[in-house]
Amino acid sequence: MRLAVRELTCRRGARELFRGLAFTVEAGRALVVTGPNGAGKSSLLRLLAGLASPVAGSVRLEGAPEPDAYREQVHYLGHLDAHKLSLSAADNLAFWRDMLGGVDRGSALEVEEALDEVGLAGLGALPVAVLSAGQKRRLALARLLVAERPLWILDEPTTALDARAQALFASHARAHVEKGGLLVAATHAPLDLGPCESLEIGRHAARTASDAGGAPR
Ligand SMILES: Nc1ncnc2c1ncn2[C@@H]1O[C@H](COP(=O)(O)OP(=O)(O)OP(=O)(O)O)[C@@H](O)[C@H]1O
Repeated sequence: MRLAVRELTCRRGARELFRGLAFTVEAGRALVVTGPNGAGKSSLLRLLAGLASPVAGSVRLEGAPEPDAYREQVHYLGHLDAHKLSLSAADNLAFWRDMLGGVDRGSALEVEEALDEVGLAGLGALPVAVLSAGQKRRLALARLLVAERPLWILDEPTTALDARAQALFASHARAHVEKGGLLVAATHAPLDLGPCESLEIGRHAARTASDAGGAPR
Protein backbone atom coordinates (compact mmCIF):
# COMPACT_ATOMS: atom_id res chain seq x y z
CA MET A 1 0.00 0.00 0.00
CA ARG A 2 1.20 3.53 -0.64
CA LEU A 3 -0.06 7.07 -0.50
CA ALA A 4 0.35 8.62 -3.94
CA VAL A 5 0.00 12.37 -4.33
CA ARG A 6 0.06 13.67 -7.87
CA GLU A 7 0.21 17.20 -9.25
CA LEU A 8 -1.61 18.67 -6.28
CA THR A 9 -2.61 22.32 -6.36
CA CYS A 10 -4.07 24.02 -3.30
CA ARG A 11 -5.67 27.45 -3.14
CA ARG A 12 -7.05 29.12 -0.02
CA GLY A 13 -9.00 32.27 -0.66
CA ALA A 14 -7.21 34.22 -3.36
CA ARG A 15 -3.82 32.67 -2.61
CA GLU A 16 -2.31 29.63 -4.28
CA LEU A 17 -0.32 27.79 -1.61
CA PHE A 18 1.31 25.17 -3.81
CA ARG A 19 1.03 23.79 -7.33
CA GLY A 20 2.09 20.51 -8.92
CA LEU A 21 3.00 18.91 -5.59
CA ALA A 22 3.83 15.22 -6.01
CA PHE A 23 5.19 12.63 -3.61
CA THR A 24 4.58 9.10 -2.38
CA VAL A 25 4.66 7.56 1.07
CA GLU A 26 5.18 3.81 1.09
CA ALA A 27 3.76 1.44 3.69
CA GLY A 28 6.11 1.37 6.65
CA ARG A 29 7.33 4.93 6.09
CA ALA A 30 6.71 8.33 7.66
CA LEU A 31 6.74 11.77 6.07
CA VAL A 32 7.33 14.91 8.10
CA VAL A 33 5.95 18.14 6.63
CA THR A 34 7.62 21.38 7.66
CA GLY A 35 7.49 25.02 6.65
CA PRO A 36 6.80 28.46 8.10
CA ASN A 37 3.49 29.60 9.58
CA GLY A 38 0.89 29.97 6.86
CA ALA A 39 2.87 27.97 4.29
CA GLY A 40 0.07 25.45 3.79
CA LYS A 41 0.94 22.43 5.97
CA SER A 42 -2.52 22.12 7.54
CA SER A 43 -4.11 22.76 4.17
CA LEU A 44 -2.07 19.91 2.68
CA LEU A 45 -3.01 17.58 5.53
CA ARG A 46 -6.70 18.36 5.09
CA LEU A 47 -6.35 17.42 1.41
CA LEU A 48 -4.58 14.19 2.36
CA ALA A 49 -7.30 13.38 4.88
CA GLY A 50 -10.01 13.86 2.27
CA LEU A 51 -11.52 16.77 4.20
CA ALA A 52 -10.96 19.26 1.39
CA SER A 53 -10.78 18.99 -2.40
CA PRO A 54 -7.76 20.11 -4.39
CA VAL A 55 -8.01 22.62 -7.21
CA ALA A 56 -6.11 20.07 -9.28
CA GLY A 57 -4.36 16.76 -8.75
CA SER A 58 -5.17 13.62 -6.82
CA VAL A 59 -4.57 11.80 -3.54
CA ARG A 60 -4.86 8.01 -3.61
CA LEU A 61 -4.08 5.13 -1.32
CA GLU A 62 -2.80 2.65 -3.88
CA GLY A 63 -3.08 -1.01 -3.04
CA ALA A 64 -5.57 -0.38 -0.22
CA PRO A 65 -7.99 -3.24 0.40
CA GLU A 66 -10.91 -0.89 -0.23
CA PRO A 67 -9.62 1.90 -2.50
CA ASP A 68 -13.06 3.52 -2.76
CA ALA A 69 -13.33 3.90 1.00
CA TYR A 70 -10.34 6.24 1.34
CA ARG A 71 -11.65 8.15 4.35
CA GLU A 72 -12.11 4.90 6.26
CA GLN A 73 -8.39 4.16 5.99
CA VAL A 74 -7.40 7.46 7.60
CA HIS A 75 -6.85 8.65 11.14
CA TYR A 76 -6.79 12.46 11.11
CA LEU A 77 -5.80 14.56 14.07
CA GLY A 78 -6.13 18.27 13.44
CA HIS A 79 -5.02 21.28 15.45
CA LEU A 80 -8.23 21.06 17.42
CA ASP A 81 -8.77 18.03 19.61
CA ALA A 82 -12.44 17.58 18.58
CA HIS A 83 -13.68 16.49 21.99
CA LYS A 84 -17.21 16.85 23.31
CA LEU A 85 -16.37 18.87 26.41
CA SER A 86 -19.41 17.90 28.47
CA LEU A 87 -18.84 14.16 28.01
CA SER A 88 -16.32 12.18 30.01
CA ALA A 89 -12.92 11.26 28.59
CA ALA A 90 -13.99 7.61 28.44
CA ASP A 91 -17.26 8.43 26.67
CA ASN A 92 -15.43 10.58 24.12
CA LEU A 93 -13.04 7.75 23.40
CA ALA A 94 -15.83 5.17 23.20
CA PHE A 95 -17.53 7.41 20.64
CA TRP A 96 -14.38 7.53 18.49
CA ARG A 97 -13.83 3.78 18.88
CA ASP A 98 -17.33 3.13 17.54
CA MET A 99 -17.07 5.84 14.88
CA LEU A 100 -13.61 4.93 13.57
CA GLY A 101 -13.30 1.23 14.33
CA GLY A 102 -14.18 -1.54 11.92
CA VAL A 103 -15.88 -4.82 12.64
CA ASP A 104 -12.46 -6.46 12.89
CA ARG A 105 -10.81 -4.58 15.75
CA GLY A 106 -7.43 -6.13 15.08
CA SER A 107 -5.03 -5.15 17.84
CA ALA A 108 -6.88 -1.93 18.73
CA LEU A 109 -7.02 -1.19 22.44
CA GLU A 110 -10.10 -1.00 24.59
CA VAL A 111 -11.01 2.42 26.00
CA GLU A 112 -9.57 1.86 29.47
CA GLU A 113 -6.39 0.37 28.01
CA ALA A 114 -5.92 3.35 25.71
CA LEU A 115 -6.51 5.83 28.55
CA ASP A 116 -3.91 3.97 30.57
CA GLU A 117 -1.52 3.95 27.63
CA VAL A 118 -1.61 7.75 27.24
CA GLY A 119 -1.27 8.38 30.96
CA LEU A 120 -4.91 9.18 31.69
CA ALA A 121 -5.66 6.16 33.88
CA GLY A 122 -8.15 7.13 36.59
CA LEU A 123 -9.32 10.24 34.70
CA GLY A 124 -11.77 8.51 32.36
CA ALA A 125 -14.86 9.60 34.31
CA LEU A 126 -13.96 13.31 34.27
CA PRO A 127 -15.67 15.63 31.81
CA VAL A 128 -13.17 16.64 29.16
CA ALA A 129 -13.87 20.30 29.98
CA VAL A 130 -11.82 19.97 33.17
CA LEU A 131 -8.80 18.27 31.59
CA SER A 132 -5.64 20.29 31.04
CA ALA A 133 -4.49 21.18 27.52
CA GLY A 134 -1.91 18.39 27.53
CA GLN A 135 -4.42 15.89 28.89
CA LYS A 136 -6.84 16.82 26.12
CA ARG A 137 -4.11 16.26 23.54
CA ARG A 138 -3.25 12.91 25.13
CA LEU A 139 -6.91 11.95 24.84
CA ALA A 140 -6.90 12.93 21.17
CA LEU A 141 -3.85 10.72 20.61
CA ALA A 142 -5.66 7.84 22.33
CA ARG A 143 -8.04 7.83 19.36
CA LEU A 144 -5.20 6.41 17.28
CA LEU A 145 -5.09 3.42 19.61
CA VAL A 146 -8.79 2.49 19.87
CA ALA A 147 -9.25 1.99 16.11
CA GLU A 148 -6.84 0.49 13.60
CA ARG A 149 -6.35 2.54 10.44
CA PRO A 150 -3.35 2.31 8.11
CA LEU A 151 -2.80 6.01 7.36
CA TRP A 152 -2.17 8.45 10.20
CA ILE A 153 -2.35 12.14 9.27
CA LEU A 154 -1.35 14.26 12.22
CA ASP A 155 -1.23 18.04 12.48
CA GLU A 156 1.29 19.14 15.10
CA PRO A 157 0.56 16.04 17.18
CA THR A 158 2.80 16.97 20.12
CA THR A 159 1.33 20.43 20.78
CA ALA A 160 0.89 20.92 24.56
CA LEU A 161 2.48 17.55 25.39
CA ASP A 162 5.16 17.31 28.07
CA ALA A 163 8.43 15.50 27.35
CA ARG A 164 7.14 12.18 28.63
CA ALA A 165 3.99 12.31 26.50
CA GLN A 166 6.05 13.35 23.47
CA ALA A 167 8.21 10.26 23.94
CA LEU A 168 5.10 8.12 24.35
CA PHE A 169 3.63 9.54 21.16
CA ALA A 170 6.91 8.88 19.32
CA SER A 171 6.99 5.26 20.43
CA HIS A 172 3.41 4.64 19.26
CA ALA A 173 4.07 6.40 15.97
CA ARG A 174 7.24 4.36 15.35
CA ALA A 175 5.40 1.15 16.23
CA HIS A 176 2.64 2.04 13.77
CA VAL A 177 5.18 2.59 11.00
CA GLU A 178 7.24 -0.48 11.91
CA LYS A 179 4.22 -2.72 11.50
CA GLY A 180 3.62 -1.35 7.98
CA GLY A 181 1.47 1.72 8.65
CA LEU A 182 1.87 5.07 6.91
CA LEU A 183 2.24 8.37 8.70
CA VAL A 184 2.25 12.00 7.60
CA ALA A 185 2.82 14.65 10.27
CA ALA A 186 3.13 18.42 10.10
CA THR A 187 5.31 19.87 12.80
CA HIS A 188 7.50 22.74 13.95
CA ALA A 189 9.28 20.52 16.48
CA PRO A 190 11.30 17.31 16.23
CA LEU A 191 9.03 14.25 16.53
CA ASP A 192 11.66 11.54 17.02
CA LEU A 193 10.09 9.24 14.45
CA GLY A 194 13.36 7.63 13.39
CA PRO A 195 14.22 7.40 9.69
CA CYS A 196 11.64 9.25 7.61
CA GLU A 197 11.17 11.43 4.57
CA SER A 198 10.69 15.16 4.84
CA LEU A 199 8.75 17.65 2.79
CA GLU A 200 9.29 21.34 3.18
CA ILE A 201 6.41 23.55 2.11
CA GLY A 202 7.79 26.94 1.23
CA ARG A 203 6.38 30.22 0.07
CA HIS A 204 6.92 29.43 -3.58
CA ALA A 205 7.64 25.72 -3.82
CA ALA A 206 7.81 22.45 -1.96
CA ARG A 207 11.02 20.49 -1.57
CA THR A 208 11.28 16.82 -0.67
CA ALA A 209 14.14 14.92 0.87
CA SER A 210 14.58 11.33 1.96
CA ASP A 211 16.17 10.77 5.35
CA ALA A 212 17.89 14.14 4.96
CA GLY A 213 18.92 16.32 7.83
CA GLY A 214 17.83 19.89 8.30
CA ALA A 215 14.14 19.28 8.96
CA PRO A 216 12.49 18.20 12.18
CA ARG A 217 11.93 14.47 12.41
N1 LIG B 1 -10.66 29.07 4.72
C1 LIG B 1 -9.66 29.85 4.35
N2 LIG B 1 -9.85 30.93 3.55
C2 LIG B 1 -8.83 31.71 3.17
N3 LIG B 1 -7.56 31.49 3.53
C3 LIG B 1 -7.31 30.45 4.31
C4 LIG B 1 -8.32 29.56 4.76
N4 LIG B 1 -7.75 28.62 5.54
C5 LIG B 1 -6.44 28.87 5.55
N5 LIG B 1 -6.18 29.97 4.82
C6 LIG B 1 -4.85 30.56 4.59
O1 LIG B 1 -4.05 29.57 3.98
C7 LIG B 1 -2.70 29.73 4.39
C8 LIG B 1 -2.16 28.40 4.86
O2 LIG B 1 -2.77 28.04 6.08
P1 LIG B 1 -2.36 26.70 6.80
O3 LIG B 1 -3.17 26.62 8.05
O4 LIG B 1 -2.43 25.58 5.85
O5 LIG B 1 -0.82 26.98 7.16
P2 LIG B 1 0.22 26.16 8.04
O6 LIG B 1 1.45 25.96 7.22
O7 LIG B 1 -0.42 24.96 8.60
O8 LIG B 1 0.52 27.21 9.20
P3 LIG B 1 0.93 27.04 10.76
O9 LIG B 1 2.36 26.62 10.81
O10 LIG B 1 0.73 28.44 11.27
O11 LIG B 1 -0.04 26.06 11.38
C9 LIG B 1 -2.69 30.83 5.43
O12 LIG B 1 -2.27 32.04 4.83
C10 LIG B 1 -4.13 30.91 5.86
O13 LIG B 1 -4.48 32.22 6.28
